[in-house]
Amino acid sequence: MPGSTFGERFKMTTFGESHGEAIGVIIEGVTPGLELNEDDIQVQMDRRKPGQSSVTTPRKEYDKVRILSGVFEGRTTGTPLSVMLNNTDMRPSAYDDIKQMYRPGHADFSYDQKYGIRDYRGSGRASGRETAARVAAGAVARKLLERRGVSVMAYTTEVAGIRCEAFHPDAIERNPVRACDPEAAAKMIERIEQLAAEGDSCGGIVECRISGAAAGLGEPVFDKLDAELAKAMLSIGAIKGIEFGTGFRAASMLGSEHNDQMDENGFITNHAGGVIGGISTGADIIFRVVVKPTSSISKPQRTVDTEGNEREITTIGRHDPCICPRVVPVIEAMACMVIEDHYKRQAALLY
Ligand SMILES: Cc1cc2nc3c(=O)[nH]c(=O)nc-3n(C[C@H](O)[C@H](O)[C@H](O)COP(=O)(O)O)c2cc1C
Ligand SMILES: C=C(O[C@@H]1CC(C(=O)O)=C[C@@H](OP(=O)(O)O)[C@H]1O)C(=O)O
Repeated sequence: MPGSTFGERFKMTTFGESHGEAIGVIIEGVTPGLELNEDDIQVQMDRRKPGQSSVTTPRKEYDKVRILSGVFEGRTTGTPLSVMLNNTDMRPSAYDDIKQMYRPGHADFSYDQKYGIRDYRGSGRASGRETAARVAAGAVARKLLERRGVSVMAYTTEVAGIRCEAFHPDAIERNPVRACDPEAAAKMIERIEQLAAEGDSCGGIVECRISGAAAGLGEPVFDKLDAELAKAMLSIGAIKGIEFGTGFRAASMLGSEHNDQMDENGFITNHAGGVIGGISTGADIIFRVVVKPTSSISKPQRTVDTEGNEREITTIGRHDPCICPRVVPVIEAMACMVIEDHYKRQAALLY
């Protein structure tokens, strides 16, 4: 079918640096005819943007959405859709004193090794700021998924060893850590504030639940759905691991316990987390990711400078004392894009 976008994959790439002029995204494979305006994307940007609470970086970015292409008279055209977000609150001088030093845990040393040149202004491309552009693309994928009856929801389940004991979906967007248990959220906030005052940071766990996805999504054997979700999640800065369903607990379970048995209503349990053999089963797809503690901290640490001399470093500036709250919308965005992409691949397979 020449000229048709039928079967085209949902793809995106981002551009921009934390202290450059702007960041943005180019998305390909957007189904034509979808009603889309800047507000549809802005809603998701507003969930991720910095400077909204005591547990996030105070940097104030509004992440105002500008659609540059791919939408005509309020509908997507099927051509590359691009979104730009201007940076407005840059403060590169915060990095002047440490521009010749490598921050432990951040990408300064490894970027220098790879490129031999580094935008030292706030980690450049390795900055969490890059994820704003992903959220814009995720908002488009989410709209396409809504038409398919798929919903994607992530939430914090653990911060600094404090775990959620209850699950209250309505509380998630109302507490600044986006925890699913408001009682645990209060303790998490107190702990993050305390650590930030001490010049330290902490990590945690974020869970994601995809509901309503059809059975049959996933491309074995190399592009299994769980493998694709894992790659998408691990491509987000600070995400260090992922488990599906019962995850690592499977190691101590018996086959008779872990197998998801079936009856006439479908699966009785969901230990697999909704994916078996790399293909969705129709059950909720559930995974958890580990978020590492923010690397830029103001406690003195040992490092070296670009000449290899031993130095002591303290990172001043505006940093997230815990990345969990702001990574929640990013995880949802990446999950939306993977699922939408696999719907398109499944359609191409059956065509
Ligand atoms: C939403 C978001 C916000 C982040 N905020 C910060 C921050 O304020 N300071 C910092 O040092 N790292 C922050 N990071 C983490 C860095 O991007 C990440 O640690 C860095 O790229 C290197 O880690 P990696 O090895 O996991 O990629 C953030 C990441 C995300 C996704
Ligand atoms: C600006 C954002 O987060 C930034 C992510 C980040 C990092 O090192 O990842 C460092 C901080 O920014 P700066 O470059 O000013 O030091 C955060 O504020 C954002 O997410 O929009």
